[in-house]
Amino acid sequence: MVYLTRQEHFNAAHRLYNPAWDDAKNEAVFGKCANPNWHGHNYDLLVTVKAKPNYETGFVFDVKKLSTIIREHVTEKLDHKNLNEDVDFMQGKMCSTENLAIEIWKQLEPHIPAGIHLHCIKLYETPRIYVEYFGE
Ligand SMILES: Nc1nc2c(c(=O)[nH]1)N=C([C@H](O)[C@H](O)COP(=O)(O)OP(=O)(O)OP(=O)(O)O)CN2
Repeated sequence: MVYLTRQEHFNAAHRLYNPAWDDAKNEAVFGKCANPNWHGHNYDLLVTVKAKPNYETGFVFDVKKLSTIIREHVTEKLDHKNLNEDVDFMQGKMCSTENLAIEIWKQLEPHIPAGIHLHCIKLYETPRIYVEYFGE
C-alpha cells in the first residue's frame, strides 16, 4: 500500500460563534475568534489517498486528476468565501478546523474512484495549527 498526498490551498473567512450562547459566553470561549468582523485564514489542505500502484502506470492515482476532484468539490466552494455564510456544507455547523476537515472528507469521499481509498484530510488553518481526519 502506498500513500499519495496532494496539497491544495484556499483562503476563507470565518467566525467562531455559537448562536445558542450570548456574546459574553462566545467571547469567553472563543476570544478574538468570536469577533463579529470575521477573520481570515490561508488554509492549506492535504488530501492523502492510498492504494497499490498500478502495474502499468506506477501510479496510485494521477495527482492531476486528484487535484481536479479536490478543486471541483472542495476548494472552489471554499476559496474567498465566508465559511459561516457562503458554504452550503458548513451551514448549521461550527466553523472550526476540525469540523471543516470532517466536511471536506464527506465532500470528497464519494468522488474518489473505485480501488483508491481516501486515507486522510490534513488541514492547516495557520502554519502552526492543523488537524488530521481519518474518516472515523
Ligand atoms: N480546536 C480549535 N481551536 C481553535 C480553532 C480551531 O479551528 N480549532 N480556531 C481558532 C481561530 O480560528 C484562530 O483564528 C486561530 O488562529 P490564530 O489566532 O492566528 O492562532 P495562533 O494561536 O497560532 O496565533 P498567534 O499568532 O500565535 O497568537 C482558535 N482556536
